[in-house]
Formats: sequence, structure tokens, C-alpha cells
Amino acid sequence: MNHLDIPVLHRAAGTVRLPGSKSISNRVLLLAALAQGETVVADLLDSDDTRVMLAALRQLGIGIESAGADSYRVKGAAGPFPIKQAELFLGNAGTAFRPLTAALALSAGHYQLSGVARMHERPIRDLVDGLTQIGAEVRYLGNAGFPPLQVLPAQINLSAPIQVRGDVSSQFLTALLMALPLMGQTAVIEMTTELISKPYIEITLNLMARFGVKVEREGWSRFTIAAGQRYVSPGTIHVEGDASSASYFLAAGAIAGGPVRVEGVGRNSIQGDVAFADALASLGARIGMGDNWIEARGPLSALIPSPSPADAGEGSKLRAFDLDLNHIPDAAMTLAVAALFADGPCTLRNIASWRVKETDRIVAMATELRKVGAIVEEGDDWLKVSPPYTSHLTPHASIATYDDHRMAMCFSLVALGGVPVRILDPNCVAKTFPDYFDRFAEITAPVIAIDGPSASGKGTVAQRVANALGYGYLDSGSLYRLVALAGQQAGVGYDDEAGIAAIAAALSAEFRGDQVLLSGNDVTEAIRSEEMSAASSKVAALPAVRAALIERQRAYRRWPGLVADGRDMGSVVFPQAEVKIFLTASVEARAERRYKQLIAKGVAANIRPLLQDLRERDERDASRSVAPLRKGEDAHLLDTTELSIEQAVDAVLGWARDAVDGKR
Ligand SMILES: Nc1ncnc2c1ncn2[C@@H]1O[C@H](COP(=O)(O)OP(=O)(O)OP(=O)(O)O)[C@@H](O)[C@H]1O
Ligand SMILES: Nc1ccn([C@@H]2O[C@H](COP(=O)(O)O)[C@@H](O)[C@H]2O)c(=O)n1
Repeated sequence: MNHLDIPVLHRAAGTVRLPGSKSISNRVLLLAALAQGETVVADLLDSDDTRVMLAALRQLGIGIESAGADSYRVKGAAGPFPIKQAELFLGNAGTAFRPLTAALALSAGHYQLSGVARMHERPIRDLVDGLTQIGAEVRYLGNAGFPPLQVLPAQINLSAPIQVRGDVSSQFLTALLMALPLMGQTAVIEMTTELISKPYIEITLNLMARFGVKVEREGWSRFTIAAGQRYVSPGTIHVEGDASSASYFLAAGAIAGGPVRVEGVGRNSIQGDVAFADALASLGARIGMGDNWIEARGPLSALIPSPSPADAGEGSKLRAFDLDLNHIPDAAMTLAVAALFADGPCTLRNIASWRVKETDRIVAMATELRKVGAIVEEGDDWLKVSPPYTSHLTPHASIATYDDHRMAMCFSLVALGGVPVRILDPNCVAKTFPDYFDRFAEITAPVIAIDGPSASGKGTVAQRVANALGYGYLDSGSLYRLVALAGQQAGVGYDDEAGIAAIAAALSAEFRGDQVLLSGNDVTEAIRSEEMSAASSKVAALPAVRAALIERQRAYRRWPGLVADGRDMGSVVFPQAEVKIFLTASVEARAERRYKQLIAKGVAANIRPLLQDLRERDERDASRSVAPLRKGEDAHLLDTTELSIEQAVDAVLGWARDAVDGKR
């Protein structure tokens, strides 16, 4: 089976920009489709579940076109769907299946809705019962109570309140709430049981209000949509980051030092899953929150005196917990795996909805946690997880993921327990977070940052260190050289900051072994010319150019690790690097090395202009306003004036091993 091996990881630190929220994305798409007017949906999640919704809406006659990266222009139908006959395949997307069932039941057409085998095992009776009460014609095409479904035209009657259960899935209530305004009449929903996952209903009500429909609610038991309301486009709507997806990164920060910051959700979020941060805080994690970000660090250790608060959390465990997690059922899965890192048995309560999700998550979680050594007890709606008696997780566990994206993402955290772990069928994360493992690597892969002036030998040393450790290698200077060359080719002046930054943002660069390609052309030699050396240090002084390249550089941080060389690797691009080195040599030694390098390549050279050029570049790199070249306090100084290449490499490898071994 297809699998991903995650190596032993020691530390999690860095920043992650979250993908759009799945819950918000699919709700907004449906509301925009039913609304009057055009809606631009910006920052939409790009995943299997949103693709399913987009395809279904198009099939139902809704005009949807791209409006830039992750943005769509949706031409609303101003009421029920215009296409009156369709067969929809909705995969395993519950956030598409349930709301579409309700909206189609009120659209006076002939429809069939089906999905993958697991979708046909996920209950839908409570929603169908609710729709049947108002006269809708919804029939089971397979097992009663489950998809697939047939929907037929019907006479809808809203004179009596709709009685609905809310104890299996809150999506049934969401589906009814979002569909009922299509009728333009007063509609009342009464809950016949306790409502679970209330924060998801808050998302629904909030988004309906953004589209002009207000729902009156009496506690969580009665909801009234007054007559005469209809959906009207709010114009542009931005989808906030996915708070459930944030949970894996925040947990990583809490387990393995941190700080890990997620951007895209924060204190202004409308998603209930931001309460995961409170749950982590109750486990002792140190949490910070802004309007649009959340940050997590490990707990302060009460036992080990630490030199500084920033280091204090390392090595200390999370507090054991006993929590009712009904309000955050999805993010709660992350806590089940975080329990492996707690100082005692942990109980997750009121999580019955796990049984009807992508898989029976209580069974799946218990089975896979046992593989890594946890002692697990399970009940109808609870799970008790005790870390292994020895505190040592079982290495090389093969984790089955049950076609459940959250199982795959949660279990990546196991590697932070100092053991390698294998995730089976890792691509199931495409349901909500296609590049999850790349983003996770960007906060967990160790980085060795080597900065220093031109011709100091940092590229040579960095490459050899990377080879010795089996790590990847980033020559960040070549990116600035490529920008300079691309600017020259496009005829954009090096003082045109916006123009050069646009080139940097769209740079088509590829590294193939020793070859460097620009827009598919081999420019390995061209970017190394003395002209490009000077030009690159000019474009590198432009703040907008540096900003345009920063995420691209961070994306090189992959497992098992990265050696990155440049001028600001340790100070700006990878401030959390495990090892930082400032590698230098006297300017005379560097000029001499460059001279020999050129002569060896058959290029005529003269030491005097080389010296002059290095001095000018040193001056430009050290005096610029953004990311100037200088040794940081936390960097080791390596002066190679009197050292051989081998001696320099050995010194770096020594620091690298100390840093990694120190965390074992
Ligand atoms: N310790 C050393 N002793 C002698 N020569 C060295 C040493 N380190 C590197 N060199 C040589 O110096 C030359 C310049 O090294 P390299 O290209 O790695 O420098 P760099 O700092 O990456 O330069 P740039 O910033 O311009 O890319 C190479 O030919 C390399 O073999
Ligand atoms: N992190 C970096 C790397 C490079 N630069 C600038 O690019 C020029 C070329 O870099 P080389 O390492 O290939 O010599 C260099 O002179 C710097 O101005 C940078 O700013 N930051």
C-alpha cells in the first residue's frame, strides 16, 4: 500500500498559513449559489470536498468561474436550482451531501444523490424525516436511513414546526436551516433531542446572516426563520483558515517545544474549533492568540529550572486530562494522539459523533493508538488513552488511516515522540488538506542555517554537510541570481522594486542536481557570471523582493532535514533553525578562492577587481535595511581563513550532531 515514512522528529517550530476552512467553504458556496447576485468567494479551500461541491453546483446550473488563485465568482440562482434533473456523485463529502439534499428537496426537481461506499453507511434518516414532515419527497435507494437518495418534486407545507433530532449530526440541522429560506415563508425547527456540536450551528447562522437571512433561536432547541427573507450576495466573502486543521500544528507546538504559529484563524474566528486552543492550554501548553493567529508552545516545566522562558518547555509533558469534547468533535481527535505525550491517563468524553464520521473514529483511534504502545479503553461515546508504561512509543508502527484525513494528520504527531512512524494511504488528506505533510515538514524538519559573506565557502561546506547527513540543500543565493537574470531578460530595471518583486513572485525556477533552470532553460553558468553576482546583490536589497521569496525558501524545509546557505537563513528565513553558523574568511582569502575558482573554469581573472567586487558586495549586503548580513548572537562563528574544506565541514557536522543529539 502507498505509504509515507515520517522520520524521528525532535522539535516543532515555525509558522503555517492555514488552508481555508472546509465547513465555511462548502456552506458559503451553497449560500452563494442560492443567493441573488454574484459572490466572489476568496481563499476557498482547495480540496476533494470543495471540488465535489463546486462540481455539483455547476451540474445544477450555477455559473461558477475562477477569479484568481483560490477565488471563485459564483452567479447565484436567486432561489432554487435552475436545473431540474440531475444525478450527483458526492464522494464522501458530508458537508456537500446533507445541505444539498435539503436544498434539492425544495427545488422541485428530479435528483439522485450518491457517494462512495462509506457515504452510504453514514446515517441521514434524521434529515430525511425532517424533510418528509414538510411534504418533501425523499426516498432511499439502498438501505433505509442511508444514502443513496432520490429526490422528487413535492408540495411543501411549513405550517407546523419541523421536529428534528440533533444528537447524531448537527449537519442535519445545518442543512434544513440553509435550505428553508428558499420557501420565503416562516419556518420553525424544533429539536427533539440535545443538539451536539453546537459551534457548527453557530457557523451556519453566522454565514446565513452574512447572506441576509436572520434566524431567531430559543436556546438550542427552537429556530425560527421569519417569512420574506431571502439570500442576497454580500459581494466578496473571505473564507477564514481551517480551525480543525490548525489543531495538528498547535498540538505539535505544545508537544515539541514550539513556538508554532498558525495564521488564518484567531480570536475573531467564527469557528468553534478555535476552542481547541483552550483545551491545549488546560493541558499546560502556552497559548498566544491574535485576531488572525494562534501560537502554541510546550508547557513550562515545574521541575527543570530553565535558563530562559523560551527554552523552559522543552522536555516537559502535557497534563493528563478528562474533558467533554462535544463542542469540538473534529479537533478532539488531535487530543487523543496528544494524550500519548501526557503525564497520565486521558479521557475524551461525549464524542459519540465520531462513530458516524468518515470512519468509526472511536474504533479506528483505539486500534491505531494501541499500535504505538498506548493503553486504550473505549465506550459508546468515550475513549481513555494512557501513554505507554515506559513512556517510550513503539517505533515503526504502520498506521492505517481508514480513508479518513484526520486519522492521517493526527498520527503524524507520533514522530515527535522520538520514533519513526509509517502513515498508510497518506493521500487521504486530500479531502481537506492536500499538502498537509509538506506543511507539517516545514515546522518539524531540522534546519542547519549557514550564512556568511560571498566566496567564504559556505556553499561548498553546506553541500557537503547536506550529503553527509542525507539532508536537502538550499542555495538561497541562486534564487536572487535567478531574479536578477529574469529581470534583465524582461528588461526591468534593478531599481524598479515592484517590477522585480513581481518577477520574484512568479519565478519559474527549478533545481535539477547541479543544474539550475529558469523557465525551463539551463542557466547554471549564466547566473554565476560576475555581472549577475553584482546584480543579485542589488535586487536582494529590495524589501519587496525578499518578501516575495521567503515562503518559497521555507518550502525547501522537508524531511529528513535541510542545510540552507545564504545571508539571512538563520536570522529571517529559518529563525528556528537547529544550528546556525556564520561562516566567514578574510576578504583576501575569499578573493584568492574566487580567483582560483575562475581560473579553474578557464575564465580570465584578476585578483584586484575581484577584491574590489567582494568589498562592494559585502558592504551592500551588510548595510541594507532588510535582512542585512551579520552574525546573530545565536550563531556559531566559523572563520575558515586558515581551515581546509574538510575541517570546516567537520566543525559544522559536530555542531549539527550536538544539536540533534541534545534533543534525544
Ligand atoms: N575552507 C576552505 N579553504 C579553501 N577553499 C575553500 C574553502 N572553502 C571553500 N573554498 C573554495 O572557495 C571557493 C568559493 O566557495 P563557495 O562557492 O562555496 O563560496 P560561497 O560562500 O558559497 O560563495 P557565494 O556566496 O559567492 O555563492 C570554492 O572554490 C571552494 O572550493
Ligand atoms: N539569503 C541570501 C542569499 C543571497 N543574497 C544575495 O544574493 C547575492 C548572491 O548570493 P550568493 O550566495 O550566490 O553569492 C548575494 O550577494 C546577496 O546579496 C541575499 O541577500 N540573501
